[in-house]
Amino acid sequence: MTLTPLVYWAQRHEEIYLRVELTDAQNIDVHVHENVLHFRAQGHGAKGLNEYNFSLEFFSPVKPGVRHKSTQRQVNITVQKEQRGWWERLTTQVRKPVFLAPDFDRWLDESDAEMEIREKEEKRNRLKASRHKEEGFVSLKTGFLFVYNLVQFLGFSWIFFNMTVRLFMFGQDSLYDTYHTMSDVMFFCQTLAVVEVLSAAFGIVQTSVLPTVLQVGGRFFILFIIFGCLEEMHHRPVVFFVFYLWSFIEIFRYPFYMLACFNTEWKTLTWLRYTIWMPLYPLGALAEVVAVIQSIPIFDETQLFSIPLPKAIGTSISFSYILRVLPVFMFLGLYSNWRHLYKQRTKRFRTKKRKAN
Ligand SMILES: CCCCCCCCCCCCC[C@@H](O)CC(=O)SCCNC(=O)CCNC(=O)[C@H](O)C(C)(C)COP(=O)(O)OP(=O)(O)OC[C@H]1O[C@@H](n2cnc3c(N)ncnc32)[C@H](O)[C@@H]1OP(=O)(O)O
Repeated sequence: MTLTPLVYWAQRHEEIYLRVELTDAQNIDVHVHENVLHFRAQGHGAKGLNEYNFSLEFFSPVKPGVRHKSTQRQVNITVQKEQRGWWERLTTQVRKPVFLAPDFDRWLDESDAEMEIREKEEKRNRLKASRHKEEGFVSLKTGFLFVYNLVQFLGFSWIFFNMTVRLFMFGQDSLYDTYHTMSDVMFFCQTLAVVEVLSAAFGIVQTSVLPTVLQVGGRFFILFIIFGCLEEMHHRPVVFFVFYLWSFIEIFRYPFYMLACFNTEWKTLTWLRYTIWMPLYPLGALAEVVAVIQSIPIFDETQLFSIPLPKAIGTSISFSYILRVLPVFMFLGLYSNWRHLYKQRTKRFRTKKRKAN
């Protein structure tokens, strides 16, 4: 005797869905031949564990390929219509076979199905538009960061190579006119470095804000207040050491970022970016502290930025008091940024090692 499983059906404009009520179905054979679907499988149906089968002659032509997927409870079959359209019934027979019923879980009438298509299309369009927007933002951000890093690289390279050449050409004499020959470009590059603070603050680059603020703020103070405001500092060799140490790291750091913009790296450059700060950072901080200490008598003498006190007291608070305690904060800043850079280095090389394994 032929056993027929319960079959539920629903349609869309482009496909037919059949749900065959068979648990633990095995040896499933489903195919379409001359527009008739043939199904055969073993499983638990209304008559217990048995072999079940059925055939359905479709109302309109369908494509021969059939997809099916069985779960523990049922077998789901999807058949593609040959032509897009809405069928008035599933089979050629006017009288519906007894084992066939509408699948109300998936059932839609024609207008609902059209609405579903429209919604899907709208969703797809929205997704496409947001992806375009995102891509636009990413490429704008990448372009902006690339140009920023390139400009900084060119600026700091100009400073570094000029200072090196001048050192070879003029020897010790070159130490005394660094400010006059390099300060314009240094002011430009350091002012531009505000971009780094803003990028960190607005999440354009994934880095913490505090180390960047300490780094940029510290250099601003030295460049604009100590060197920029005191002519007496301009001819001091300390300017040479500060500028040389600042630019040394940047000729590796910025090209490293330029490559990072395109998710590329050059191993040697990565190693240099995350290693040479180790001697340069304390040396740079030391040179900055020397500059601060050297400026103290000048501020005392000129009373620049001093805060006048009421006439009755008759004196003023010299700016040099701030400078006397500043080295303590500079060493604290150095310690904090050292830890940050050390963490960045460990993270970078640890991930690299993991990737290599
Ligand atoms: C008025 C205030 C007074 C304050 C007084 C306190 C003063 C404190 C002073 C402290 C002493 C300072 C001494 C110092 O000035 C002396 C010197 O500089 S000597 C020279 C040696 N110096 C250095 O080596 C420091 C160089 N600077 C830096 O490394 C950074 O400025 C720093 C913020 C310290 C660290 O950088 P960051 O946190 O960004 O680390 P990463 O490089 O690892 O970057 C993290 C990820 O972000 C991506 N990124 C970052 N920037 C960019 C960019 N411009 N373009 C593209 N991508 C960028 C980077 O690729 C990393 O991404 P991923 O991890 O995915 O690879």
